[in-house]
Amino acid sequence: MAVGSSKAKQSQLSNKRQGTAFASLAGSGFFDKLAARARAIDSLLCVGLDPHVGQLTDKSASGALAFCKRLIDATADVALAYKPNAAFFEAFGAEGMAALKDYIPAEIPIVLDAKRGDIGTTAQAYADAAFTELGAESITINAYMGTDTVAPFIKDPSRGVFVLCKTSNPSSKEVQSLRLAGSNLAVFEQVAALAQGWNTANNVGLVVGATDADALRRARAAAPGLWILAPGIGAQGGDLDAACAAGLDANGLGLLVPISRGISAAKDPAAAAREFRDNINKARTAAAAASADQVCEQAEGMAPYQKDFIDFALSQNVLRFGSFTLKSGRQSPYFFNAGLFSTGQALAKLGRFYAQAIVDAGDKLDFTVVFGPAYKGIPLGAAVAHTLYEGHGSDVEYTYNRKEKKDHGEGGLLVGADVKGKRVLIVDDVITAGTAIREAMDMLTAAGAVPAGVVIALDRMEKGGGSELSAVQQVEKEFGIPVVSVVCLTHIASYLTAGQDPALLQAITEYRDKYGVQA
Ligand SMILES: O=c1ccn([C@@H]2O[C@H](COP(=O)(O)O)[C@@H](O)[C@H]2O)c(=O)[nH]1
Repeated sequence: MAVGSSKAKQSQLSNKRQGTAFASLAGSGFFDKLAARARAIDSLLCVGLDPHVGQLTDKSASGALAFCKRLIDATADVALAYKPNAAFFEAFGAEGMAALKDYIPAEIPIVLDAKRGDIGTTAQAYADAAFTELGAESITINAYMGTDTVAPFIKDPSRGVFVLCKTSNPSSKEVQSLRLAGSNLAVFEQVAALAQGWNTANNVGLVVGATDADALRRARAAAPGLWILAPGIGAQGGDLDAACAAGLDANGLGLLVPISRGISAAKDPAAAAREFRDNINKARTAAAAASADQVCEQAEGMAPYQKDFIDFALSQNVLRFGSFTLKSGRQSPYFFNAGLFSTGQALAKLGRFYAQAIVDAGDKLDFTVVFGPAYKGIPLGAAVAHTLYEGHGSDVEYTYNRKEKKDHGEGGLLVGADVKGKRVLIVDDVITAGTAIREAMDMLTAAGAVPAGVVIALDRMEKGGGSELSAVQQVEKEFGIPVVSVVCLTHIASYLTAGQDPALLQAITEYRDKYGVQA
């Protein structure tokens, strides 16, 4: 049974919303609309539209529609989005949703909670039904059948897709939290990482229950750039403060908090929605303050050798402050050129800084061979191996590569220790696009080595290559190995704070705000 009007009228109505909301999205997609409204009304509250039969006085399709309309009237000023759950509408006949959708003001994004998923051809029919027939702007899907079943939903960059990752129900851990073989990662983290990869058109988000803050934190780490729909606050008892601290993105956004019964069953739904909106905002403020404190602690806790390294890099002109145009076109307030270390003393010191960073990393770096990729890595690798022996009594092997293959004498690209079957640490200066590290990985794996990690001088901690991840994070994710740096941008900012240069610190802060990644 249809809620509201005839099919012909409904399709006119759904076009009406498309003609308003979607036209205003020209050149941008669902998540742009979501972020813009979140900023405009300062709210991350998503009001769930779940007409439970038990809550309806008129237990019919029109009763369900009237119930939702009352909720919309009461909450439209504080609702970042509405989330009708398909189940409650399908219970009265599939067409009910279109009438509801038309009632929601066009500027308010809608998440159709349908959790669809099937083999590709059927998934395409589901996508057509939701996006074309119903005109939904975004949908929740079940991606546990794999990439080919997700593809039909993410074809249209203007529609948002929330991928079920770690659901809020108690039994979700039975499958979703299982560890992958030979890895510390859980199944849901693999889904989060896949979803981050599917997000090439900024149209993919995740569903992670607010009932499991640890899972939220881990999903956020695996997918730093995705919006997360986090159900479970209110009737399911999720902890709002913990969920915000764990799930917000680096900009204090990225978390959409849906609440259904907590609002609809309240005596005064308008007041309840306002209170939830305010409590979410308080939790956002607290989370931002806590993360600022954490950064300060990290910075204040900078080891003496890290401060010495920055002093030393400045003294050698390797680290400079000013205005520099990077290869990426970014205007950076600082520049680091390790090629300017050029004396025996500098090399000896560098060896000590790198070796200290390696020792500090402890069990994280487990290797028996140091590899210095040509060219800048060659002296660095040799200096590190030398210092590990002289300064720390650890006699590791070392090797490096030549860029051209020799056709006489010792063949092959690698020179030095045989790396076959051994755990190898790559030593380099900085990772910009990650190309040198990828080449090194190819060479090492072709030679039968096991890459064990990378150590570099500076981690710039900025987004790269069209990704929300830094080059360092991309290498860590792509190869599943740790990258350790002597210092990172946080240390440089901390060094500047201590040095009291407010203008420079401000420039670095602005640069980080614009291009920085989450630590
Ligand atoms: O993991 C999930 C995924 C979806 N949901 C849906 O969200 C709402 C929650 O309702 P409340 O009344 O706020 O508890 C409901 O539509 C669920 O189907 C979820 O709870 N958990």
